[in-house]
Amino acid sequence: MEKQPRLFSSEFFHKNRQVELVLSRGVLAWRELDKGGKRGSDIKSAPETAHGHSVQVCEIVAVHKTEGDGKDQGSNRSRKKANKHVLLLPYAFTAFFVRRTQQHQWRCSEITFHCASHSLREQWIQALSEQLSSLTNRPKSLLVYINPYGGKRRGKRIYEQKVAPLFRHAGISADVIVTEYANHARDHLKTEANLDKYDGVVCVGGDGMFSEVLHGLVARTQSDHGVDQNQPDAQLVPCSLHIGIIPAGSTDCICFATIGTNDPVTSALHIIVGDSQPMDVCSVHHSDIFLRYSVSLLGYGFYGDVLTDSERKRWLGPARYDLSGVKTFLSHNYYEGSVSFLPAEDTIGNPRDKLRCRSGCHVCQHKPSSKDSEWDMSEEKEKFNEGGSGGWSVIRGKFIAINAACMSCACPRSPKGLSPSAHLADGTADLILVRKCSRLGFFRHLLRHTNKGDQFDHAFVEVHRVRGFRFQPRHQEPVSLEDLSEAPKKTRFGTMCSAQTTCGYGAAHSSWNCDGEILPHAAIQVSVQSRLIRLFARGIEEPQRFTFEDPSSPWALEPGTQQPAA
Ligand SMILES: Nc1ncnc2c1ncn2[C@@H]1O[C@H](COP(=O)(O)OP(=O)(O)OP(=O)(O)O)[C@@H](O)[C@H]1O
Ligand SMILES: CCCCCCCCCCCCC/C=C/[C@@H](O)[C@H](CO)NC(=O)CCCCC
Ligand SMILES: [Ca+2]
Repeated sequence: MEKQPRLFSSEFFHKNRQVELVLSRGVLAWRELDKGGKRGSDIKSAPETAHGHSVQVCEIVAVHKTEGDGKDQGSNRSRKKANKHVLLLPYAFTAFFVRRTQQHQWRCSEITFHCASHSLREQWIQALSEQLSSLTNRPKSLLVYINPYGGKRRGKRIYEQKVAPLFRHAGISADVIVTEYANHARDHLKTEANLDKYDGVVCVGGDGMFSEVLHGLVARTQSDHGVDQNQPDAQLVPCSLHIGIIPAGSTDCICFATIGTNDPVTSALHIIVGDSQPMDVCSVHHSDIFLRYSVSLLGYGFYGDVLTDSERKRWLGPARYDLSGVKTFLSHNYYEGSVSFLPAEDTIGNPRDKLRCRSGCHVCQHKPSSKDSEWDMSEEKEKFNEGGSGGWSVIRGKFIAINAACMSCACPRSPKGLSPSAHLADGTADLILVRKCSRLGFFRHLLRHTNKGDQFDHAFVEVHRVRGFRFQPRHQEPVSLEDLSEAPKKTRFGTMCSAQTTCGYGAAHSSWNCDGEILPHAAIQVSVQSRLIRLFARGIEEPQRFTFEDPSSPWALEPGTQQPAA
């Protein structure tokens, strides 16, 4: 049977003012009392409740004993007053807790409470510590990989200065590995790491570093369970360890789309409180060979070409994407091929419904009917893997971009993302087809990724919510006689498409950008693996609203409250 949380109420001092402190129903709350012991004005630092301030115990980072002179600061006069209090109130404890600031950023705030009684202080520390240790989702031991070369090469400094002190504060132990070469983290996780020791794996770097940890952890989990990743229809086993991302990369799209910001302190706090966000992962195969996993962008054409070009400019750091973006935009290539996809039926969302995936998302929590939920073992999936067409739609054409997004792909470049209504954990991906169009049209489409416009509201763009898809580039397809008249022509400048009037030159084939890595094959088969991994995140939070008559207010519980003996 679950233990009822004890109700505590005591009087303490905070910054020379008398406060009433209450612990009940997983909430620590305090309010100022005036000189006669009545309720007075508020103290700033934690969210206001009806008549004071409160913090949920699950958002308390740590509770420590403090010297009587505590952290109180202020003018000379108030310091003198404080010193007087130290003599009278020599016992104090400090609670460190999560405070929300602007744009989804979290900070670690602290508040110190003083009292005259040693045993009262001990009882409070014990009560709070007990509640904190009952939070079993919190990690105690982490394996941390730092990419010293990601983004602006600040990964090591970010970890040492901003993250490690918070982990120490929260009593989390961390084994740190600074990577020495690309794929170091992936290979260590795959074969060497003793994962039984850890509650989670943390990567310090960008999307590429996250991808290493994802591949290492998923591969390890499958090999531990005897699952062959090369089988496109294999039922993959979800990873048991959570992954944390401390952003220190160039795009940080996975961190941004799961937390709402790419701020290292915010990410560290989400790890400390043990948040959990399941995430869909796309598995990508070519024939029966496993290529890679993707959680953010799978992009052929435009984003593949941006990446190919940007890899030659790595020395430029994050600016490489801007330069390659402009260059790729100007070359305005398009590619021919056929896309087959299995529409996700029986989902409660669609890519244009403007329902954003947010913390506690009801679209992600929706249980699909047996038809959809059994897709993983279904005949359709078998047909898909055998190249069949039951329930499948096929679109042939000339495309500037073919993009699949398992999640919104929101990032600082595009705060609403590539597919603003895509969901982190609904078992689907949004497939975006941008057909051949004018330069101006494509420019407008791109621009709408950065403003309030709807990037799908163009005649040349279509978007489908899918459970899987295949792509076959035209130059690898069997060509019919009619098609021959439209086949790309070779010129001394490269391959030239016959219909150039609006588009200029079209190369024969592009590459796939798979979460920032170039895939070696153009013909691929993609299947969405629902909720394969979990991150230390909670999805993007909506701004909090406080109601004055909140029934969960700790101040509404006064009758049952215990007074710990002083
Ligand atoms: N020690 C290392 N030396 C060289 N490369 C490394 C090392 N450690 C990791 N890598 C590789 O560096 C690549 C880029 O890393 P990371 O993702 O951290 O930064 P980024 O590319 O700047 O950011 P983003 O992926 O967000 O665009 C990754 O693909 C990773 O495999
Ligand atoms: C006229 C203004 C036009 C501005 C257009 C902005 C459109 C931005 C959409 C951003 C989509 C990012 C998707 C995320 C992809 C990551 O997995 C990958 C690895 O970090 N990043 C890139 O490939 C880097 C891709 C960079 C693309 C520019
Ligand atoms: Ca999804």
